[in-house]
Amino acid sequence: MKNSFGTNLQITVFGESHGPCIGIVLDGLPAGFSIDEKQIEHDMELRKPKGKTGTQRHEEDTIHIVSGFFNGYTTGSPLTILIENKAQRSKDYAPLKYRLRPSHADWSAFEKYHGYQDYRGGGHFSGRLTAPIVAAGSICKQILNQKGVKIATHLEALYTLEDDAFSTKAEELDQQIDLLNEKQFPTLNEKKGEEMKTAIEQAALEKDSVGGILESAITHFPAGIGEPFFDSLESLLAHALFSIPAVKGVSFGLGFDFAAKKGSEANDALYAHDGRIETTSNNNAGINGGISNGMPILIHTVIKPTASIFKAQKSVEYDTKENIELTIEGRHDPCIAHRARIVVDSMIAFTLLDAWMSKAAKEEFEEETL
Ligand SMILES: Cc1cc2nc3c(=O)[nH]c(=O)nc-3n(C[C@H](O)[C@H](O)[C@H](O)COP(=O)(O)O)c2cc1C
Ligand SMILES: C=C(O[C@@H]1CC(C(=O)O)=C[C@@H](OP(=O)(O)O)[C@H]1O)C(=O)O
Repeated sequence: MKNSFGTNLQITVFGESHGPCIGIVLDGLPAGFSIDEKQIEHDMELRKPKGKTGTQRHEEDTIHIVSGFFNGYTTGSPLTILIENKAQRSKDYAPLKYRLRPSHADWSAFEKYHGYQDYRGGGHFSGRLTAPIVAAGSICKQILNQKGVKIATHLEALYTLEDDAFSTKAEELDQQIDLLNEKQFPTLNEKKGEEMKTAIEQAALEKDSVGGILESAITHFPAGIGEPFFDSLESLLAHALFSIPAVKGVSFGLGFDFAAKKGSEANDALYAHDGRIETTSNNNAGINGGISNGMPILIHTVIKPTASIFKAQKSVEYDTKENIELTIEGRHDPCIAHRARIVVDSMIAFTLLDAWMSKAAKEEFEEETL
């Protein structure tokens, strides 16, 4: 298994959903950054399931930072975070050892690990592993915030419902970001948020699930960060976001809608004011040639409907290769998208900080701060 990601900064995630604990090692952080543990708790809370819109497995998700952090500051050595699993109910998975849940990782895990994988609760494939990612991402986000960078994600679409759009005005966008970061259910339009919650609850009542699209905005990220080809900012961000379980699409700015545009409609016209260059539109979403240009970075992330639904489904028993009708029991999210928004923020924060810590930019980065 390859569980590490990053170049100048690195994260390694470990654990299984029904094992004793899960965790993350965040290596390569510079020393001397102040980290607010209360802010990490705040971000952890945004990932927690609430009411009927999430799984009924309720974990405390208390974080234990066991290395790399002393007297409120990063020490520069690997920062390790542990989170205990306390609310496992492994009996739900006993009948599922060989009975493959359609669209979960059960089948592909068998093909790769030949039955040695921990299948309880999805094991290492579980969305549960995103809890330590949020803790580490919160640290990265705090460091970026100290540099003036802002990050937030809203639920742009859920099933057939749509939220309002991000503002194209810089000040308004910053206000929307601040607002979203305080909201448990991440819509810009309160009424649309209520309709989306109802749609999730309705899907749950129907023993079904729904998916959605998350849109992230990053403002005040400096121009000139990234690489032209394989480590382009888009490549790194897409790599990071596709690592989140249930993510099935990532696009930047106008994304797939570029296809139906002419160059004259798609190009972002440049203008200069007060010695700064900006663009009148932002279809390229702040990245050209793999390198940031200083405009807001805008990313769409598609989250599929939760695989584990309670309706009867056609499947196969892996060991006997018998066709079966599968009905599962247990606790599952009727929608993942709203819970995943803070996971998306976290992976973005890690990736942008990693890119910013590249050799060329690192000296400048540290000089400014320390
Ligand atoms: C926060 C979060 C919660 C999730 N909850 C569930 C769940 O309750 N049930 C489920 O089947 N999948 C859930 N998933 C998704 C699965 O872990 C994922 O679909 C599975 O590992 C297969 O990976 P893939 O969908 O990327 O192919 C969740 C994912 C995230 C990020
Ligand atoms: C525990 C979490 O979500 C879990 C993610 C998940 C999956 O298959 O991804 C399946 C469920 O696990 P279990 O069957 O053990 O309840 C969810 O509850 C969490 O997000 O913290």
